[in-house]
Amino acid sequence: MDERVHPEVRRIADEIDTMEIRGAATIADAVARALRTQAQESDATDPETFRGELRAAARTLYETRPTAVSLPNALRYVLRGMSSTTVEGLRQNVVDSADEFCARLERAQSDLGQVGANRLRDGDVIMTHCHSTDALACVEAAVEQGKHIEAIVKETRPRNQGHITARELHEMGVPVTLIVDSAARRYLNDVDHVLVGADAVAADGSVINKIGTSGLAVNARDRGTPIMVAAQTLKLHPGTMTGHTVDIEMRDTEEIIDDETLAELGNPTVKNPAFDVTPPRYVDAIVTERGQFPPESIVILMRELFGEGTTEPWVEP
Ligand SMILES: O=P(O)(O)OC[C@H]1O[C@H](OP(=O)(O)O)[C@H](O)[C@@H]1O
Repeated sequence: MDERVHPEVRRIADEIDTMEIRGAATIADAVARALRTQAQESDATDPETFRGELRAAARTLYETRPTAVSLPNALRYVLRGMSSTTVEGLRQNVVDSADEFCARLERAQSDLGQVGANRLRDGDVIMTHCHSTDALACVEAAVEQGKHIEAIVKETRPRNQGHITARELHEMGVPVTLIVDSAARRYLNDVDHVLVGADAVAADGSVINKIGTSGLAVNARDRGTPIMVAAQTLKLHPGTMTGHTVDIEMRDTEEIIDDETLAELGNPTVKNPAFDVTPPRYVDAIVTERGQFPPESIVILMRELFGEGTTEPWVEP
């Protein structure tokens, strides 16, 4: 444990690790605020010590969950603003960047919601997987435009994030039908759009999202149901432009089965990948705050936003 990391930052890292804080955009918001706290509470007396503390805090946050690229993108955004030569100046740099980041995040989600809502027609039925604030922003904007939307919500084993989606849609006044994951194909005939979020989008237009998304997309394509991915540009993975792949998080088997039941079954191997990769040919549109894109052209937006590459501000120079 790095003693330089503020206890509040450690608490946030723990909560991301255990998924009390979850969802790609919410994680990004939490890590930006954590860096702000680290900066505000620092008693470093020289700029190098201050920079070292912020790097250590960023590394602690970075090491929690590997797939949602919004996390490193948030850390980069906040830390790249550290240009001052004094501790007070650096502190202000971090506070300003974190505030700017959180405000942009909120704005991006509501702009994205307007774009996504334009794809939804009055009377449409959507099918959702997991819980995505970006995806729900599209539904909320459509409802605000006066459209009647209904939803078929997959429960999303093993953590049942579909329950959160069901509750939030209900609060928006959207009638919800909750189904087990394996019933999705059965109900695709009743659906006008599959609407999901993303944890990362790769340069080739592949969408990395909650495990089960790729099977849903293949089934939807088979039925001719359009698949819409709501992903603000914070979900674009810059490393994939230079050949890196996205690391798929493997979570604890206890999320699926307890030790006693496992023993009764003869201790089979259990695998619990949190995410899968949906190839671009199964995705109709990626909806961002900069408009909607066919997955194959998302790389053009990535080049514009990230240029030639990115830095890793949590690594010691
Ligand atoms: O950023 P927003 O759209 O809220 O969420 C994006 C994605 O984050 C979630 O992952 P987890 O539940 O944290 O593993 C889901 O996969 C969801 O689609």
